[in-house]
Amino acid sequence: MIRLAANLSMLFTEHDFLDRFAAAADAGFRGVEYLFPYAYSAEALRTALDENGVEQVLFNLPPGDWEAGERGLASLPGREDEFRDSMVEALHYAEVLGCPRVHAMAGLLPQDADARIQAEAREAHHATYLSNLRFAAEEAAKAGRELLIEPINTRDMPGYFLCRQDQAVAVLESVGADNLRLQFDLYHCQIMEGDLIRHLERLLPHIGHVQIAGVPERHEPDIGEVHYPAVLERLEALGYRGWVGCEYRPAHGTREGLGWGEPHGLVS
Ligand SMILES: O=C(O)C(=O)[C@H](O)CO
Ligand SMILES: [Mg+2]
Repeated sequence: MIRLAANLSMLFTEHDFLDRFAAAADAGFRGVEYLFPYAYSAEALRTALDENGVEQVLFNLPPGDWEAGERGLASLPGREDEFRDSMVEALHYAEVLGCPRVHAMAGLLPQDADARIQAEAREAHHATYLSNLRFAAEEAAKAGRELLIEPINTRDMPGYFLCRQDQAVAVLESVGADNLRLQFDLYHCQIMEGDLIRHLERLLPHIGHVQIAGVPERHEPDIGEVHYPAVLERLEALGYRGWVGCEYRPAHGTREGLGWGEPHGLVS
């Protein structure tokens, strides 16, 4: 059985954030994820989870200055202390929320026309990324949590440091921590590389979480070029027992667009 989690940063935005937990539960979701919990106390979010009988399945570490365009700290040279502090804060929330996994966003490469400068920057980002992930994975392991990394497509996030699946696997293997896993977002993989079912088959041992959305508009999974029934059927046949995060922007109303999820227990 595919377990679907509602991404409350994108779904049910017709409601105030804390009311989205009830809306998700009422629509048949048993798990929720969202980008960042930090605007709320961990206790307030725990209450929202408990009152609505849903599990917290994922959230992100603090990403730096999101409003200023930052998209994560993990690979940024010179920001190591801030990254370490962000991991401590994320693990506090994970403890209170009972969340088994957190995602460390990699951050953006400097956009410089000079190829040599770009190459030097990528090298420095890579070294920082490995060092930060080694630290963060160790801290997560002490807390009994998983740490995830996610390749993100460079159309939505130009300059994002981690953007391909083979790059992510090389990082996972370099760090070598059992609890450092792949956040496999099929939307990003389709845009950057395609070949989704073969990627699923090859990457399965590394996958700690899956996310889905229609391509190219990032609407419901049944809108666009990906035939998700076949992909989800293969995912289940491969024995994946984790969560599948519904990380998409509804084309119209959230509830009206849930028909695609009815075979998996959702109610439109
Ligand atoms: O962008 C995505 O797909 C994600 O899952 C990140 O966590 C947030 O940008
Ligand atoms: Mg994602």
